[in-house]
Formats: sequence, C-alpha cells, structure tokens
Amino acid sequence: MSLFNPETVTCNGETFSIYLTQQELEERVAELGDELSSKYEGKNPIFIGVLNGAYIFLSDLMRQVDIPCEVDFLKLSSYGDEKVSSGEVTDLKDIDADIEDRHVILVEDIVDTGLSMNYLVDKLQKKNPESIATVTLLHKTEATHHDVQLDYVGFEIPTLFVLGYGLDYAQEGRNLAQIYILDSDPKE
Ligand SMILES: O=P(O)(O)OC[C@H]1O[C@H](OP(=O)(O)OP(=O)(O)O)[C@H](O)[C@@H]1O
Ligand SMILES: Nc1nc2[nH]cnc2c(=O)[nH]1
Repeated sequence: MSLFNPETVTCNGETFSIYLTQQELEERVAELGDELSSKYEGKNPIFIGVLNGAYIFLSDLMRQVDIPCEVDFLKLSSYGDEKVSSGEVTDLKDIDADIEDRHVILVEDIVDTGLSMNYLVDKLQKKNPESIATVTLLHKTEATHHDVQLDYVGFEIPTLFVLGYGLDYAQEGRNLAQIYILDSDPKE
C-alpha cells in the first residue's frame, strides 16, 4: 500500500474525494487478470494500451496475467486539458506491431462518451487481427452514447470527472494510487 493515500486531493484548484481505494483497484485488477489468463491460454495475445491514461492500469493488469503475452501502445487525444470531450479524436501515435492474425486486447482507462473506444476498435479492425477484445477499468455507463464493444469492465461509475491511477486533470494527478471523483459537476 502507498504510504500516502489521502481522502481528498486538490488538483489544478479543484477538490476531489476518494472513490476507489488502492485495495479495491488491486482486487478488481487481479480478477480481470485471472479472467484474461484463462480466456487467452495458448493464444499469445497482444495487449494494446491507450496512452497516456491506461499506462498504470495496463502495467498492473499485465502483471496479473500469467500466460505469454506482448504489449504495444497507441496514443489519441480528445480531451486535451479539459473535463469534457472535444468530440473529435486526434491520432497522436500508432502501434508498431503487426497485429494481422493476432489476438488483440485493447486496454483503456475509461470509457466516457465512447468516442475513443468506438474509433479505436474500427481502426484496429482494419489491420485484420484474429480477434479484438476490449478492457476498460472504468465505464461511465450513462455518459456513453457511441456504440461501443465492451468485453471486460472493471467498474461502472457515475457521470462525474475522475482522477488518479493514470487519469489526469490537465496532465496532473496521474500518479495518485487511488481514484478520486470531482466534488462538483464537471461542466461547471
Ligand atoms: O469515451 P471518451 O469520451 O472518448 O473518453 C475516453 C478517453 O478519454 C481519455 O483520454 P484523453 O483524451 O483524456 O487522453 P489521456 O489518456 O492522455 O489523458 C481516456 O484515456 C480515453 O481514451
Ligand atoms: N481524467 C479523466 N479523463 C477522462 N476522459 C474521459 N472521462 C474522463 C474522466 O472522468 N477523467
């Protein structure tokens, strides 16, 4: 456990309260790792992490997977430094691996409107993988209005802005070991 896990944090002048503890995160990530290990036994899957937000979740998740597997990353941006989506996805970095005929496990930190996940599954399908499964640590169920394929979900959460465990507010707060939720409405 981290020695510094406060109940509330201030980030860029806004206050956030604890929502998911380090222990809750560890337990759920271990469950997801077990499920993936069973499902992909003998398939040598490639995990594709979506930078920046998914890097902490992905690194913890992969260490809970006990079968041979690989990793690569891509990067998009739709939020910039804001709390609401710009409504457009910008490609910032593609994967380097050849995923043709491979079993792909696409890993996101959060599905909010669903724009990014929808865009990514379409983009990766064009590279002719054998299969694509999606994993997201967090899903804002009521905020999702794009059609999304979600195969593994860590936690369903309300439509409020969250911070920590890889998720930022204007690039800060990714290093928090727990997940915090904004005390006021994100659009205020
Ligand atoms: O479902 P959506 O409304 O598309 O939102 C989800 C996306 O938003 C975040 O990315 P962001 O653009 O904030 O970049 P980051 O991961 O570098 O923080 C997150 O990592 C997802 O990719
Ligand atoms: N940090 C952060 N990024 C997001 N991207 C989409 N929704 C969110 C959110 O609630 N928090």
